[in-house]
Order: sequence, then structure tokens, then C-alpha cells
Amino acid sequence: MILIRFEGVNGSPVISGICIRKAPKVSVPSATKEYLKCSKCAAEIEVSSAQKKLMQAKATSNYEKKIQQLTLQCQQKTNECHEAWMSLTEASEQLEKVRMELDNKTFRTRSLDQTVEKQAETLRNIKNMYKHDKEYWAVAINDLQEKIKTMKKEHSQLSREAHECADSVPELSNMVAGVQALVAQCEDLKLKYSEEQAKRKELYNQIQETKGNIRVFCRCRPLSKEEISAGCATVVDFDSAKDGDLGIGISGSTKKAFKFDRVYTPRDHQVDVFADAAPLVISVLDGYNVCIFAYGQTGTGKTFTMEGTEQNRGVNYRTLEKLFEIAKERRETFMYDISVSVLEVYNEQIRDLLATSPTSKKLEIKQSSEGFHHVPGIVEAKVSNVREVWSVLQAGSNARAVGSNNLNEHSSRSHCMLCIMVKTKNLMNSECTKSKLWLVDLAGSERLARTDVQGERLKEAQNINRSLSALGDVIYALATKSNHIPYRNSKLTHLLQDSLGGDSKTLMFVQISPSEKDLSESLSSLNFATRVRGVELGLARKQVDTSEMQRMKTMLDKARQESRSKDESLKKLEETLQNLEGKSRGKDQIYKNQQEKIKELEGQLELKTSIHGQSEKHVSQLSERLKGREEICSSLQQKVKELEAKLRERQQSESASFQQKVKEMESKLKEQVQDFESHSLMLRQKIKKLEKQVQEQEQNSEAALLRSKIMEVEDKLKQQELQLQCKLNLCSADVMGFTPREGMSYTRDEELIKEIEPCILRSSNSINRPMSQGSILPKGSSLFNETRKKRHSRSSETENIATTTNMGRKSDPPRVARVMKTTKPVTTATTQGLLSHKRSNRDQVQGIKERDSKKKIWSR
Ligand SMILES: Nc1ncnc2c1ncn2[C@@H]1O[C@H](COP(=O)(O)OP(=O)(O)OP(=O)(O)O)[C@@H](O)[C@H]1O
Repeated sequence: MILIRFEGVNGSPVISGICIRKAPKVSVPSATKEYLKCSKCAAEIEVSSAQKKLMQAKATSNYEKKIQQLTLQCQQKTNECHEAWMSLTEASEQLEKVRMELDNKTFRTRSLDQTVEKQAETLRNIKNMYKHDKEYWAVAINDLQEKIKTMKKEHSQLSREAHECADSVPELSNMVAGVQALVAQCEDLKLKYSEEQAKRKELYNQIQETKGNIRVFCRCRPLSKEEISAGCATVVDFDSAKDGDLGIGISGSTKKAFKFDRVYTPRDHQVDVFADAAPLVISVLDGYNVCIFAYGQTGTGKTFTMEGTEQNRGVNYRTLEKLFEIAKERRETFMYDISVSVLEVYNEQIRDLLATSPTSKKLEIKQSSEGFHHVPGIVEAKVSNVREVWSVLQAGSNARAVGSNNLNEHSSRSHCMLCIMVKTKNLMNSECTKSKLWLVDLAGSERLARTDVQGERLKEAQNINRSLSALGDVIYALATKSNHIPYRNSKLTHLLQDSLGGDSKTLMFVQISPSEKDLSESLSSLNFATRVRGVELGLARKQVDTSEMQRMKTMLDKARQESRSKDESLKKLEETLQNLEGKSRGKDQIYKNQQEKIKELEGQLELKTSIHGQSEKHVSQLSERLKGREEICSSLQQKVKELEAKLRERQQSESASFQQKVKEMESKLKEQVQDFESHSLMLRQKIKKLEKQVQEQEQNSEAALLRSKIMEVEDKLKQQELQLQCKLNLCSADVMGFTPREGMSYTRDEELIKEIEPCILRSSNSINRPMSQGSILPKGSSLFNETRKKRHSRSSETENIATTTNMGRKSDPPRVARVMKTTKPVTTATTQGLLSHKRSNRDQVQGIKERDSKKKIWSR
């Protein structure tokens, strides 16, 4: 191939034609003598042409040997550089692998970190949810526990109430049944009792009635000491006193007989007197109005009989004592309410002896709506025992004494009236009665006969006479069964209206004196008493308290209503009990359900707790794994750092060693270059000399041959210089950049080619120059032409290889060595050219392999 370059031509040159001519044969000059200058002494030495040729051959061979040595050294250096570069490439590959692994591990670590982070986030969310659920369930469990507690309490309370109700129901029913039976029995007994009582009362009343509702007991006091001392005789005959017969000796042997219900001799005791009066007292407790009064002459013992003394209690005290005694006996069947009032009637005026403070208000007798007569405003002292009775009586007696200096005189001029009000309630049949017992100590009856008194005494006497007359009139009216009973003629009879006559029982003590000087008075009293005794009172009527009856009726109605309401409430209670039992059953069911719910919740809680534990374990495992991964990562990072440090150190060391080697090589090459330069200088000088000789001996063929050889040597030298320069550049480039780069290599190749091409051209020019410019070289020299042809062919081959290399090396790493190998001059022998050609082929194959392998590495 012929490479034609158009340098410095503008536009598009057109090749019109190339003329290639065969060089004319150069005629070999005849052997001539030549002079060589000694290098040491600069002496010119005459040498023959043969010797000179021999010397030139020897020098050429020496140069060739040196060139070969240098070529070998260069090759060795190139190999070393190649090996170093290969080791560097391997290190880079290892580093790349390590980096890749590191990247992979980093990527895995990051992915693991992300996974762990996600799992941790998920676990945190689960943990938060679990916490929230736990708190919610804890609150719910607490609420449920509180509810359960309250429900348990309610349940226990309801159970207790239910049990109580259930227990009480049979007891209550039993009690009700028992009470009903008892009530029936009681009713029966009551009926029987009331019947018996009625019979007893009837019989008692019959007995009383047989005795008379108004009875008169005659009591004669003993002769007083004064009368005994005065020698007064006794006119009273007590022979038949036991039979109620009393004889009064009027004169001589004439006696007037009186008949009374009882006659008491002076020897009879208070007890005996009261024993006969007691049945009437008992009648008060049975609900009858009773009036016991003492009538008689002053000083005959009325007060003694009614009040008595502390040693000999009278009827009043004994009556109350008896009343309390009987009330005590009857307390299981009767309830008594006893109150006492003490009045005094003086001059037709009522005086309250129990009043604590004197009052100017006049006490009047009123009749209530029920028909009872009472004195509004008087003190009704409630007494519950005998001691209180005595104190009350004593208070009355004391109050009575206040109005008079002489007690006896005063007592004889006023009526002392003790009213005992008895309220009775029959506990068996709830029958209530209200009765009164009047115990009256009348004023002295002798005043009736005395009309000679004046003034106050007269008034007293008139009042006493009026009241006693009124009493007689009332009794008379009762005896004659008059339609009108003049009770209101005196305060005495008006007060005694309820207890005197008619429906009441009356007992009259007629007190007489045994003394003959009081005979008339005694007869008067006895006559009065006889008239009283003659009164035939009607049947005594039980004083039933109608208001009490009404009250009892209302109470009965109330009791019935209460009974009905109680029955209703009992039914309601039963219904409530049933409802409570139902509620209790419902609450039991709710309690059971809630217990089941609690169990379920506890199970869920346990499950959640186990899940939480598992999740915590998982979290701990993951955290441990994370820690392990982090440790691995940190260790890997540490390793990476170490590797990087090692790599840096290695790179530094390698770069240092490379730099050192390069420096060494540079220095060696510089030395070699210097040597070469010196040699080349010498050779150039020699060449100049030879050229001179050649010019001188242009006709000499040997000289032409030598000239061609010199040219070849010159080319070799230039090529070697060029190679060395390229090596230096490459080494410096490799040292500067450890990682070969495509563009750089390409640029370097181009630069190399640019550097090589001028050399070639220069060499070719240098060769052609004599031809074109009419060189001094013989035009017909065949050897020179062959050599030039070979050189041209090789240079064009080199150029072609370089072009092909450039064409197919866009992605190849630099192949300086190969380029250098291809640019190696092959000028000497044909064998050498063949060897170099083979080697260049082998290098090409190796370069392709390396290029492929490096391409793989760099692509990866
Ligand atoms: N049965 C009797 N036994 C013993 N002494 C009697 C008896 N009756 C009366 N006496 C005595 O006679 C005296 C007068 O009695 P008493 O004062 O009771 O009479 P009186 O009728 O009440 O008089 P007056 O009308 O003035 O009150 C008293 O000292 C009393 O002790």
C-alpha cells in the first residue's frame, strides 16, 4: 500500500497521476583510502576501505547488539510496566469487588435497616395500640369490677331481703294464722268472758239491787271523853245492830227502832265500815256512778268515817286504795285512768281545794254534750298509787284548813267533796266507761235547827240548810219518782246529779251521837236517813262512755282500715317480694353474664398479654438482630474503612513504588537517552563524516550501501528515541492516573501516531529528499531501494496497523506496548523482521485478549 498525505494543501486536491520509476543502479565506487579520527587522541588514522567496511560492520553490529539489548531492556521494562499495570488492574478489580460487596452489604444493611425500622414502627404502633387497649380494658375492668361490687352488694342485700321476706312470709303467715286463731279464741273467750261478766254484773247488780241502789249505813260514834266525864247516857241500842236494826231510847223504856242496811256500833272499826262500802266502790270500776256521803250532826264522826285519821284511814283513802288494788288485779283486761278533784262547797260556792293559786273566777257546774256534769277549770289530779292519793287528800285537807282558824268548825260549815273520776277501758272488747265516785263529807246537819245565829253564821246555816234540804228534796223526788228532780236547787245536789239517784248507786252514812243530849239531832238524822233509804232507785245503769264508744268505733274503723291497708301493704309486700325475687333472679343472671364477660375479658387480656409478651420478645429479638446487624454494619464499615485505608496505603505505596520505579526508569532512560544522544551524536558525527565520505565517494556502491545502512541506523535511533519518549510519556501517564481511561488512551495513541508519523515521514523525507532534490545518493542503487521499499512497506504496515487499531479501539484500553511493538523498526534482517512480525501478531492477539478482559472489567 502507498500512503499519500497532503500536508499544507487547502481545498480538495485531485490526484492527477503518480509516476513511480525504478531507481537507477548506483555504480559502486572503487576502493579508496580513508582517514579515521581517533576518539582518544584525535589522530587521523589511515584505513583501507575494507578495514573501514569491517570496522563499520563491527560498529554496526555493536550498535545493533546495543540496540537489541536496549530493545530487550525496553521490552523488559514494558513487561514490568505491563505486569505492574496488571497488578494494579487486579488490585482495582479487587477493590471494585470489595466496593461492590460493600455496596451490596450497605444496600442490604440499609434495606435491613429500613425493614427493621418498619418493623419497629409497626411494633411501636402495636405497642401503642396495646397500651391503649390495655388502658381501655383496665378502665373497663375497673368499671366492671365496681359494677360487680355494687351489684354484689345489691344482690346480697336483695338476697338478704328476699330471704328475710321468704323467712318472714311463713312466719308472718304462721303468725297471722296464730293471731287469727288467737283472735278467734280470744273473741270466743271475750264473748264468753263478756257473757260471764255480764252475768256477774247482772247478778251483782241484782244483789245490789236487792240491797238497794241507795243504801243507808248508820254509824254511831262512841261517847267522847267529855261526854263520859259529863255522865251522858247512851240512848242508842245496838242489840240488833247486826241485822241493821237500831233502837233509840226516846224516854224511859220507849225505844224507836230504825232499820238500815248496816248499823255500826262505836266499836266497829274503819275496816268493817269500808268492807260494806267496797262493793259500791267496785261498781265505780265497772262503770257505775257512785255517791257516798256522810250525813249527820256536827261531831258525830262524818269526817272520821270519810277521811279518818292517819292511824285509822277513812272511806276516801280506803276507796282509792281499793280502786288501785282492783285496777291492779284487772290490769290485764282493763286499763283504768283515775283522777281526783277535791272541792268544797261553802255558802253555795265551789272552791277547788287542789288549786295551787287562789282564783277569783267563780267555778260553775256545766253539763257536757254527753250529759256529764263537771266543773270546768278544776284540778283533776291524776293518781296512780295510794301514796299520791294520800298526798292529794292531804293537800285538799290542808287547803280546807286555810280558810278557817278552827278546823272542826269550818269542816262542819262546808261540804267537802272528793270526786274520783274513773276512765275504764276494757282491753278485751275495747269497751270504755267513764264513771264518777263522789265521796262527800257534808256539813253538820244540826245547823238546820239552830235559827238563832246571826250574820255570817246565819248565812252559812241557811246555805247548809238549803243544800241539805235540796238533797232531801232530790231524794224525796227520787222516792216519789217525780218527773222533776230538783238537782239544781243547790250546788251540792247539782254536783251530785250524775251520782245521785236514777242510774247511780248511793251510799249514805248517817252519823249519830250516842249521847242523850244529842237525841233529837240523832232522831232527825235517822229519820232523814230512813227517808233516804225509802227511795227506790231504778236499775243502775252502766255509764258507758258514748264518746269513747264513738272514739272506739272510729278507732275500730281506723283499725279495720289499717287492717285493710296492712293487708294491701302485705299484698304489696308479697308482690314486691316477688318482684324482688324476679329482680334478684335477673340480677343473678346479669351477674352470671357479667362474670362470663369478665372471664372472656380476662381471657382476652391474657391473650393480649401473651401477644404483647411475644411481640416484646419479637421486638427484643429484632432489636438484638438489629444490634447484630448494626454491629456487622459497623464492623463492615470498619472493615471498609480499613480496606480503604489499606487501599490508600497500598495505592500510596504502589504509587510511591511506581513513581519510584518510574523515576528510576526515567533516570535510566535519561541515562540511556543521554548515552544514546551521545552515541547518536557520535554516530551523527560519524554519519556526517561518512556522508562527507559518501559524497566524496558517490560513485562507490559500498558507500551507498553504507549510506543506506547509516540511514537505517539513523532511523532505528530515531525510532528508539521515539519509543523511549513514548514509554516515558506512558509511564508518566500511568503513574499520574492509575485507572486507564479510554479517551486518554485514544488521545495518547493519536498523539503517539502523530509523533510516529512525522518521524516516518521525516525518515521517508530524509530518504526521499535526495531523490526529489537530486540527492547525492546514487539513483540506481538497488540495495538502497530495497531497503527503502522495506522501510516504506513496514512504515505503511505500521501506519495501517495504527489505523486499524485506531478504528477498532474506541472502547479499548490503551495498548501502548502493542503500539510500541508494532512501531518497532524491522530494518535489519529478514528473519528479524519475520520474528518481529510474529511477535507483533502475538502481541496483537494478547492485546485483543487483554482488551476483552479489561472491557469486561470496566463494563462491570
Ligand atoms: N267511830 C268513832 N270512833 C272513835 N272516835 C270517833 C268516832 N266517830 C267520831 N269520833 C270522834 O269524834 C270526834 C268528832 O268527830 P268528827 O270531827 O269526825 O265529827 P264531824 O261530824 O265530822 O264534825 P263536823 O261536822 O264538825 O265536821 C272526833 O274527835 C273523832 O275522833
